[in-house]
Amino acid sequence: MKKDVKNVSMAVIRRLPKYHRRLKELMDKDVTRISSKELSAMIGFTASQIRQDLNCFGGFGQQGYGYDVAELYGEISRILGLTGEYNTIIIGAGNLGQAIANYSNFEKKGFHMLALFEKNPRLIGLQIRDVPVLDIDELESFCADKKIDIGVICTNKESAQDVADTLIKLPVKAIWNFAPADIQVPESITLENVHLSDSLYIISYLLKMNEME
Ligand SMILES: NC(=O)c1ccc[n+]([C@@H]2O[C@H](COP(=O)([O-])OP(=O)(O)OC[C@H]3O[C@@H](n4cnc5c(N)ncnc54)[C@H](O)[C@@H]3O)[C@@H](O)[C@H]2O)c1
Repeated sequence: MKKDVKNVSMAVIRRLPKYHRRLKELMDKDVTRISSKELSAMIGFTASQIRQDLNCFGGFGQQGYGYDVAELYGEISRILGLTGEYNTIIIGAGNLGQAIANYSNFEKKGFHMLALFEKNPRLIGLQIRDVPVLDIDELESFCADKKIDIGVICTNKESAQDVADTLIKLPVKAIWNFAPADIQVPESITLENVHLSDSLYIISYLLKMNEME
């Protein structure tokens, strides 16, 4: 990393996963270099936006050459922390909790799904891929000798704050919250809310706008 990334705006950081995804596609097609103009056509950001974004980290391109795809992919992986390993637990082994545990790509990226925790006795004891569903009462003892980086909340909305408070006490470093609840966490805890319905409602809005045209 060539510059201090601490002061980079979250707007830029939130665009990085898209660069990362597209660069992986290029590597899979054995493309070795790309100009900001070509990246722009692929990604939909302007070439100047792309140059500005990547300059926040010291700039990786060379005039007249463009970007080395593998190098840029590696740098963005590093900036995003995707070269690390993260112990992850999921609370709530319903539809969504099971789907996340089943998604083996997270594992490949270093997010190790250690266990799901559930209160429903009918789900406790299941194995999702190779991730066990344990009794929520075992949470503390299970985590006692482990460092847990990320706690994923996949419970119903009503339980979300209590679950977050329990995760904070464990402690976890970050919470990935899927429940449609505005949970409160101390500043020391990284919180990322994913509200799938927000994204769906944008589709609904765009469909409505298209119909009006
Ligand atoms: N499934 C989706 O596609 C989807 C989409 C958008 C949002 N969400 C949100 O994600 C969350 C999970 O959705 P779902 O479809 O998996 O629900 P679900 O009802 O299938 O699963 C929730 C699970 O959490 C468990 N649970 C509740 N409180 C608990 C606690 N204190 N400790 C341990 N386990 C507990 C329940 O027993 C249940 O098995 C919900 O808040 C939902 O609104 C889900």
